[in-house]
Amino acid sequence: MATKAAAVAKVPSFQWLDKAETVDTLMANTLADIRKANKAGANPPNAGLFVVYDLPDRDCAAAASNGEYSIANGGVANYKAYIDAIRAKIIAYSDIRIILVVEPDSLANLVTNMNVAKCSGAAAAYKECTNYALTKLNLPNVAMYLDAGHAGWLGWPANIQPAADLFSSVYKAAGSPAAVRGLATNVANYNAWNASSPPAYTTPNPVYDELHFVQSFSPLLNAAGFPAHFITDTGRSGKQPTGQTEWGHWCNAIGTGFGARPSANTGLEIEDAFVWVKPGGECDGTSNTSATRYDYHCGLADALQPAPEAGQWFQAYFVQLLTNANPAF
Ligand SMILES: O=[N+]([O-])c1ccc(O[C@@H]2O[C@H](CO)[C@@H](O[C@@H]3O[C@H](CO)[C@@H](O[C@@H]4O[C@H](CO)[C@@H](O)[C@H](O)[C@H]4O)[C@H](O)[C@H]3O)[C@H](O)[C@H]2O)cc1
Ligand SMILES: [Mg+2]
Repeated sequence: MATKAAAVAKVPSFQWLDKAETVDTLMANTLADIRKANKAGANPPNAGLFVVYDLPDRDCAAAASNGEYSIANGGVANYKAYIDAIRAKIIAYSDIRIILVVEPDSLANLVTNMNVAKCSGAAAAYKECTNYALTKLNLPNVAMYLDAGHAGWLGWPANIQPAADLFSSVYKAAGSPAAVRGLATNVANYNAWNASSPPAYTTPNPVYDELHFVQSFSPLLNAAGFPAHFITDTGRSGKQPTGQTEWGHWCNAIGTGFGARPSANTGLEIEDAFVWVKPGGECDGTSNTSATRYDYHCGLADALQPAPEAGQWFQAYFVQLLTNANPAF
């Protein structure tokens, strides 16, 4: 198991800039390491993989991943300073290709959760901050993918057109930035790329995996002026069906495994790559009911427990993913 675990460490996954302080630590250190490796002849050259994830009133429909900034307390200005810091790093490392996933869950929540007060209250700030990110990070060595939830979220017939409308309007409002390559799907979720048959919990959604999602989503986005390509998180999709009792149970789902390794060989022109965005083994949220950020989804029967705070290392979950890995390590 130890050698298998070590093998997992060699699989590239995204680093989450989930606090402003990570720009001068995690991001700076990684970019310095990449430059050193590339100067030493790494071929192909290494690239930087980061998640921009610090919106004020973050994770508005849940509790587990609430962030450091609040709209009521200068959060929009703080967020812009965070983006400025990321921009400066990217310019300082203009020799390195950088892939960014922008703000998991945020716009998806504006499609389906405007009935949640915290989400409707955050909508204007989310759009202002996202516009700032897309315009300021529109740099020649960057490819950005806006987070677009997953098949079980925006893929429902009732959601997919409103989603296409929102994402296209955000893209065009930012001036259709050249660095915005498209959308990231299934981030921190568990859906198959190409399920052999629809898992029971996906019924009656005809869009039951990420392949159906991107193929349904693409023409709607093109028609609305957003020629999006896609990347899909396969970091936790290796075991299908998962142990989820309901599709919407997103927290530390049992019965999951590491999935398809990152690759640009997807077999579909609009699908740029399979990627590991959520690092398997990093927790989705605490199961401690007395914690400030406790979310009931992390206490459900199909959520592995006990679980630490979101983003913390969750060893038992890592072992579950490794045991169920497909392809196996
Ligand atoms: O039978 N029907 O015909 C029918 C029609 C429509 C139905 O309604 C749909 O039901 C879906 C659930 O099946 C809902 O999808 C869930 O929405 C949640 C947010 O509200 C997401 O949670 C986020 O997940 C992120 C990680 O992915 C976390 O990082 C984040 O913290 C966390 O908040 C879940 O993934 C996602 O699965 C849809 O909104 C809803 O519109 C349902 C049935
Ligand atoms: Mg989350």
